[in-house]
Amino acid sequence: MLTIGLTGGIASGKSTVSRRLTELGATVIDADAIARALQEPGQPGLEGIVEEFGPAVLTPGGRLDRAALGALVFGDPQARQRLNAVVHPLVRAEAERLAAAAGEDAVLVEDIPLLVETGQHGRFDHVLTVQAPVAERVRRMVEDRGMTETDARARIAAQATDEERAAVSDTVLVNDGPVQQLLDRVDAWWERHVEPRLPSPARPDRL
Ligand SMILES: CC(C)(COP(=O)(O)OP(=O)(O)OC[C@H]1O[C@@H](n2cnc3c(N)ncnc32)[C@H](O)[C@@H]1O)[C@@H](O)C(=O)NCCC(=O)NCCS
Ligand SMILES: Nc1ncnc2c1ncn2[C@@H]1O[C@H](COP(=O)(O)OP(=O)(O)OP(=O)(O)O)[C@@H](O)[C@H]1O
Repeated sequence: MLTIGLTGGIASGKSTVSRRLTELGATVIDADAIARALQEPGQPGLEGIVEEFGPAVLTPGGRLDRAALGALVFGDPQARQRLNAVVHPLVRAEAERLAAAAGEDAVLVEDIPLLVETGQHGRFDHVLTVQAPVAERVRRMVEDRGMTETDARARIAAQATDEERAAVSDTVLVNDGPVQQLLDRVDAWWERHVEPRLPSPARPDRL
C-alpha cells in the first residue's frame, strides 16, 4: 500500500485533485465527509458537540446548525480547540477503519484539510499539498459560497499558512491557472511518484 496525505487551505482545490486521483485509481478517504457523517442526528459527533456547546448549535429540527457553530468557532481559537477535541479523534478512528478496509495494493489518499495543523504529516509515504493564491480562495468563498469576506479570511486565519504546509510536504501542486492545468499537474505527479511504485502487471513466464 502506498499512503498519500492530501492537504491544502480552504478552497485551494483539494476536492478537484482528489476527484482526479480517484479517476487515476486511488482510494480516497475524505476527512470532511467523515466529519459531516458523524454530525448527523444520532451520531457520536453530534452528541459530543451538543454536550460541549449546548443545544444552541442545533436547528429546531435537531440537526447541527453549521452556520451557528461556524460563527462560534472561526472567531474564537479556544472554542475551535474544544470542537476539534470532540470531532478529530472520531474522524481519525473512522479514517483508520476505512484505511484498514482498503486492499493491500491500494494507493490510499487521505484528504485532510487540517493534516499539518494536527501533526499527521509523518504517517504518510508522501504528503501532497494544493496551494492557490489567497485572493483567489477568498474570491471563491465569497462568490461561489456566499460567505462574507470577513468570514472567508477568518477561516483562512484558522488554518496553517502555505509556508507551514510546504515545509512538511513532499510535493506542492500550485493551482494558479485554469482547472485543466491543475489536472495536468496531478497527472504528471501521478506518473512521477505513483506509477513507478505500483506492482508491475503480472506477465506470463515464457520459456
Ligand atoms: C464548524 C463547522 C460546523 C462549519 O461547517 P461548514 O459547513 O460551514 O464548513 P465545512 O464543514 O464544509 O468545512 C469547510 C472547510 O472549513 C475548514 N475547517 C473546518 N473545520 C475547521 C477547523 N476546526 N479548523 C480550521 N478549519 C476548519 C476546512 O478547510 C474545511 O474544508 C464544520 O466545519 C465542523 O464541524 N468543523 C470541525 C470538524 C473539522 O475540523 N473538519 C475539518 C477537518 S476533519
Ligand atoms: N484552477 C481553478 N480555476 C477555477 N476554479 C477552480 C480552480 N480550482 C478549483 N476551482 C473551484 O474552486 C472551488 C474550490 O475548489 P475545491 O472544492 O476543489 O477546493 P477544496 O480545497 O476542496 O475546498 P474546501 O476546503 O472548501 O473543501 C470549486 O468550486 C472548484 O471548482
